[in-house]
Amino acid sequence: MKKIFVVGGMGAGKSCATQALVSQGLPFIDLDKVGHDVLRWPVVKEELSEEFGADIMGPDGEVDRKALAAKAFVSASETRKLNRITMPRIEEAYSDRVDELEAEGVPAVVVEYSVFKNREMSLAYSADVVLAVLAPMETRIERAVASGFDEQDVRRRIARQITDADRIQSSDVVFNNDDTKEELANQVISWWSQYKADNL
Ligand SMILES: CC(C)(COP(=O)(O)OP(=O)(O)OC[C@H]1O[C@@H](n2cnc3c(N)ncnc32)[C@H](O)[C@@H]1O)[C@@H](O)C(=O)NCCC(=O)NCCS
Ligand SMILES: Nc1ncnc2c1ncn2[C@@H]1O[C@H](COP(=O)(O)OP(=O)(O)OP(=O)(O)O)[C@@H](O)[C@H]1O
Repeated sequence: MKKIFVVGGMGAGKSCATQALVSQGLPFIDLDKVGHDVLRWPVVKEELSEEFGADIMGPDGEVDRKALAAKAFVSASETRKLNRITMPRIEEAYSDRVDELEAEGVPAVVVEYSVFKNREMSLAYSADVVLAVLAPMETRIERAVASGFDEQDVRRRIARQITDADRIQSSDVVFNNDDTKEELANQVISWWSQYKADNL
């Protein structure tokens, strides 16, 4: 099963690129969503509240994501603490899902991976192809803010992520999302038609 990774910084347009591939019938794994699922694991809740304080928990007994983000992105060392707790669990849940899809016999899966660092580390080692979605920094910030995030929070998260120069170096294909969403979708679908013809 081919694993097609979609990477890009916050607000770049990964979800839009992924949806274009889903529209072509591909199954997908959204690792941000997997990240939300693992926050419900009791061991993760316990470790996070030990590390960041009991006030990251909401009245419903679940992690308050806004409260955790306010603490976890203030510095690189705090983000490392977050990642040390969440990433191994995200990787475990990802592997289980990949095994299920393999068993179903699907030929390819799209994996949206926002905290991609390089191809060697973590679950990205399994990528058959890495697609990078890029957009100018201020455009990304505007889009993320328009979608509901606080500007300071967005800037902090972006500061904890790799740069577009690193993404270009670690990817096989680059899509520039500096025009309309439709134009991005067209670029992605046209790439997929060629990839499918050559590889599947
Ligand atoms: C801190 C949390 C609770 C904030 O939740 P929230 O709903 O506000 O954001 P969401 O998860 O939808 O992420 C939105 C974007 O934030 C950025 N982001 C999220 N986690 C990280 C991180 N660890 N490092 C850098 N950027 C991150 C990404 O661009 C992501 O697309 C949550 O992001 C989290 O648990 N992060 C750690 C797990 C993780 O690394 N998830 C991403 C898996 S690839
Ligand atoms: N070309 C575009 N023109 C206008 N708005 C866009 C464009 N591409 C994406 N957007 C909007 O910008 C926001 C961010 O896009 P998207 O969710 O695809 O980014 P992402 O890379 O998945 O971000 P995140 O890291 O937060 O998950 C969304 O609200 C989306 O609808």
